[in-house]
Amino acid sequence: MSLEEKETIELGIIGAGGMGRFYAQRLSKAGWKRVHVCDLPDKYEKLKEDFQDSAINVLPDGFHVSRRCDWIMYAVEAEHIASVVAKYGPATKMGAIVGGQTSVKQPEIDALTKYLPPDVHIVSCHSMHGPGVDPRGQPLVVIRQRATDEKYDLVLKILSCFESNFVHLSAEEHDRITADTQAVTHAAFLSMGSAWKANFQFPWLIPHFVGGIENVKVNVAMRIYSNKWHVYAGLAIMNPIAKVQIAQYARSVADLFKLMIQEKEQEFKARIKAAGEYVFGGLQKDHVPILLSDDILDEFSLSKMPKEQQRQPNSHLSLLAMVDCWYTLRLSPYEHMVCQTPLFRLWMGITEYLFRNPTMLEDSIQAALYRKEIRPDDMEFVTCARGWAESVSLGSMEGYQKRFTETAEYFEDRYSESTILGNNMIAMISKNMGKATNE
Ligand SMILES: NC(=O)C1=CN([C@@H]2O[C@H](COP(=O)(O)OP(=O)(O)OC[C@H]3O[C@@H](n4cnc5c(N)ncnc54)[C@H](OP(=O)(O)O)[C@@H]3O)[C@@H](O)[C@H]2O)C=CC1
Ligand SMILES: O=C(O)C(=O)Cc1ccc(O)cc1
Repeated sequence: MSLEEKETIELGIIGAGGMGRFYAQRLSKAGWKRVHVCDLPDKYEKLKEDFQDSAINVLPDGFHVSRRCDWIMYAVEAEHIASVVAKYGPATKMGAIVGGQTSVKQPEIDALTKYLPPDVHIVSCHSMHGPGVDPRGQPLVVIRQRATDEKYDLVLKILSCFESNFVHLSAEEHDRITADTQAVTHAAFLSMGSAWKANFQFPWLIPHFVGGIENVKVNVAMRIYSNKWHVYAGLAIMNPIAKVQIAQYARSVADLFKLMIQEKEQEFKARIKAAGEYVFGGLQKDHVPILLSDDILDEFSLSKMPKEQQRQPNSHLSLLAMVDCWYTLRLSPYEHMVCQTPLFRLWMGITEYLFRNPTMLEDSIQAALYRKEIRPDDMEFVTCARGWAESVSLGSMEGYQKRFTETAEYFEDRYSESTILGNNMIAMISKNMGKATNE
């Protein structure tokens, strides 16, 4: 990267929320001298105040960014991408490169190709993590829709300061993979949260939700509910493939539950064994587990209960159903690790841990079939998984927001604490990333 390029090329970000600010700050810190941001015009004054001590230049709106910048990234809600690009896109500087950061790519690429002038290059991207995560070593998807080699190289140079791993995909490939890595994973955790709420529970007070991999369930669910609903709604509702997978997840949850309440042990075991064999059977002998150990998760607990009194077997219906869903759809989650988010990695980590630990898996099967005192929890989980699947399938952003916000409010007192634990957990699992094979 020549010094001259960093001094002269104008970089612009439309949408100064979590991701827009994260990008602007990183780019500016990496030495790009002309970084511009904007948000909605009525936030202009506030935004100027927020950036008064930085080298980042705040502009009044997307027209100002579009008219002057050589590289532009739209970092707005997926739901609004089409209308925002329709508005500012036609004003894009001749020969500029434009992309978006939304979590679902087909609608974004459709908007960019529809509304940008033909001389404008299109290269989109997607950092597979939230703004609070260290981007080094995390996947960064790059989509070359239409660009000369020279412009494409420039985008890679601009994005190189994140020190992420570039993953080159088409929009379609991206959406297919993220339906599995993100949308279904979120559906499982959203269902856990709403099931706890439906049962008036705080899971850190309940013995079978405490310790080891249970801490991952609780912290990740809290992390999702403390975040912005539109991020999850957008990537689930606007990605048509996500609907199929989320619906199958809910079906797997319900099917397993029906076998559980009839205590059909043989059938239940056979189904879990077949699914487990399909997903984990092909792992090499020297496969390094994603989590390394379940004990290291003990320190990430929101619970104050003493450890000895804590653990009680759980059915792990959410995990059994995930593997059943992958099997039914013949998906291979390990192949999708190239696009992993920290949450997907944690989710895969606990699923792998359960299925590769025969004693724990057997305990979970026995608990699922015969521990009647946890049936109310599993029953609510079934109902909530179905509810979330219906919400996504109906496609109403408003309906999704309502469901999400009701549960988010129930847990809100714990977010400051769970965010710290979640960050530490993600830092731990990211540190272990290089050690695991099969990726
Ligand atoms: N958060 C995450 O973990 C990740 C998010 N993403 C994706 O990145 C995108 C941004 O997410 P995130 O930053 O978290 O969301 P935010 O809600 O924090 O930021 C989006 C910003 O864009 C603004 N905006 C909306 N319309 C316009 C407009 N016409 N002109 C200028 N600004 C506008 C919004 O304003 P207002 O709030 O008033 O609507 C808001 O400030 C989303 O598509 C998301 O899916 C990708 C990776 C990770
Ligand atoms: O890790 C996850 O799945 C998250 O919840 C954070 C996140 C949200 C949206 C994205 O597009 C990428 C990452």
